[in-house]
Amino acid sequence: MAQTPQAASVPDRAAAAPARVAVIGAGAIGGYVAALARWAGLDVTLCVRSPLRDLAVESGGEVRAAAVRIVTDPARVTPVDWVLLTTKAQDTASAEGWLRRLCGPETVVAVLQNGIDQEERVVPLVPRGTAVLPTVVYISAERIAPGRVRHHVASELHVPEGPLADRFAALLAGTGLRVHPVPDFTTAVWRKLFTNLAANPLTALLQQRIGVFADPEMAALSRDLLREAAAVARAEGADIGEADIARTLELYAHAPPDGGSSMLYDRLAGRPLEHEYLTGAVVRAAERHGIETPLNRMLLVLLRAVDRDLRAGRQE
Ligand SMILES: NC(=O)C1=CN([C@@H]2O[C@H](COP(=O)(O)OP(=O)(O)OC[C@H]3O[C@@H](n4cnc5c(N)ncnc54)[C@H](OP(=O)(O)O)[C@@H]3O)[C@@H](O)[C@H]2O)C=CC1
Ligand SMILES: CC(C)(CO)C(=O)C(=O)O
Repeated sequence: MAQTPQAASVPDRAAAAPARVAVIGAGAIGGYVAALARWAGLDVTLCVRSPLRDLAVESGGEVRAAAVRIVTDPARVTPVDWVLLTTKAQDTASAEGWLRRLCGPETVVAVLQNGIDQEERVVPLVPRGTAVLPTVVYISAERIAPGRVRHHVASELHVPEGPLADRFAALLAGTGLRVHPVPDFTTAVWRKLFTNLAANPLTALLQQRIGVFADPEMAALSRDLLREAAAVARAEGADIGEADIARTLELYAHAPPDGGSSMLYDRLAGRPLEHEYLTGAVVRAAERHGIETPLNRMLLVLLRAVDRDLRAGRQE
């Protein structure tokens, strides 16, 4: 059947339509990623728990607003092409209402969270068959006020290689976020966890910024914590060794000293901590393999005590 010029133009318009992206969580990572995606011309909806007026990101001393659509009620959203889940790991289940409304047959859910088991956490919360892409986040960013994010350094996402990784890279091309497909995702996820295992607990417990790792004794303590965890990582199938420990210590030494960690920011703001998904994940895996992790176990006990206090404070 011959197409009218009008009908023929419909597919062209559809092809030109920007991808629809929903970002769940308007914190440091969600706010930063949503802003970059919007500035690159994507159709971005920010799905928030706490009401928000607007979004702006500070980077290199400059502040720029991002005109994203902000929604507080899952009933007001419909399926999108991509969902970027950026809540803390402990809040994943609370995002189920958003996930159920945002996922259609073509939707891909990228889980931008620290820790391990990103995919396993989300699969039970989305319609059966929904594609889920676990995503390792190399970004250092801080929520400095509601809807205000300070970007400290780095803009990289590591994902398991394959067709979903290629689609994700194509989606984010032009945003400034670099997507790296990796062949061995187990190693990638543990390598990233390594960057968190000393920095997050120690900055949060001490309430000090990354500059604290310039102290040789703090660096030595970090090395011991990471050596314990390396044995666990290897037992879990990750190809982790002394070179990864050295790389992590280098990262701490060269990070902007006024940067922090997502766990430090939570402690300073009186929010619950993500410790069960970082140090807790190592301690639980160690138990499964019969490996002793006394230093990580001690940190976990201390973090649990701080977290209890923070949760009690929020209920007062
Ligand atoms: N910050 C960083 O530099 C880095 C963080 N990461 C990881 O990225 C993930 C996100 O961290 P980060 O951005 O720092 O965390 P934030 O605490 O800054 O942001 C999390 C956001 O999720 C929101 N949220 C929680 N539950 C829901 C829900 N049910 N519906 C909608 N929104 C919800 C929170 O809302 P509310 O405003 O109400 O608290 C908050 O805005 C974590 O796993 C973290 O470890 C990884 C690399 C670096
Ligand atoms: C510390 C950092 C930026 C990675 O090194 C991080 O992942 C976090 O803040 O949770």
